[in-house]
Amino acid sequence: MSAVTTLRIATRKSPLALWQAEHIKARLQAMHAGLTVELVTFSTQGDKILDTPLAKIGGKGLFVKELEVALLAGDADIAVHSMKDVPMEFPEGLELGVICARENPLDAFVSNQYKSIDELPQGAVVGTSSLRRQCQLQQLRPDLQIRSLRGNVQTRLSKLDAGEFDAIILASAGLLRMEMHDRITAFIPSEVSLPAGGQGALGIEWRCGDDAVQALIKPLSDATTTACVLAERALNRRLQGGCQVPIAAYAEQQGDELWLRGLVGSVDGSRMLRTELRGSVANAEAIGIEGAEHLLQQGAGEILAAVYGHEVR
Ligand SMILES: NCc1[nH]cc(CCC(=O)O)c1CC(=O)O
Repeated sequence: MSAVTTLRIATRKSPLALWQAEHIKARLQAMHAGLTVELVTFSTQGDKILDTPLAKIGGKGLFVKELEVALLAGDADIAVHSMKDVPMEFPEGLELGVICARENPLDAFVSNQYKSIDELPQGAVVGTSSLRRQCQLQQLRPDLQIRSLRGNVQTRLSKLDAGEFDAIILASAGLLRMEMHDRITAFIPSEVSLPAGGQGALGIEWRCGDDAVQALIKPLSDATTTACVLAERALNRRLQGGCQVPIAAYAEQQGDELWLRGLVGSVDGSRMLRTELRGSVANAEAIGIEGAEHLLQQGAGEILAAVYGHEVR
């Protein structure tokens, strides 16, 4: 194991992705005197295809594939990801090394005119391309018109400011990280919009067996966030879903217990299946799988088959 003097981080070029990579770079350099950290930037499919809802282009890992190719080729040493966008399966030779402490996991209501979802007038136009956000919003307010909203956070905000929408929904974490606290009109409680698995958490991917790199990164791991996100991802994995399908999964640690809530909804909000369970933090993944089984017993397979175009067994 040779000492690493320069570490290269593969990252997307969006301002949020760059902020996240810079954040990890700063933390690593503060921890390891003499370490140089460089960013290597890439455009991914998810950044290039902007005119189609993500559920339609489907493909797992739209935002990570090019980064993984670079890791495997040795053109970079680690990739920093929003855990929400990280697929369940990793290519041979790569693994998710650590999950870092979570930022605020809630969705944010952003509007220049209205203070909350409740204040939106009948038939107001709300921008989001997330089926998870759409189904929860439509269940609460069937009158709202949901319109597709893609692009990076800045692009989405400028579409709101241009008057294309009465309000938009974004992840609070992205706005908080980029110091746009003032754009958050209201945090949407988890009872109203249950977050996506992994929302608000950063994860770091690396080459299996690269011990020198792992030794540098391991101290960034956060035990509570790791347990919560493992439970959320286990639920998603059992349902074969990620952040591009109408599935939510959110876990909180309370003492030695994990409290996991999950839901699967039809896109129009007419059906909403929910589960809620508690268990030992040590059994995080088992809790997630059990939550998924509860949802399947209630008929989640049927709802998801309509979205995926194939059956979920
Ligand atoms: N799907 C894009 C994406 N991936 C991660 C975040 C936000 C940051 C996070 O969840 O860590 C966003 C933007 C959004 O949903 O508004």
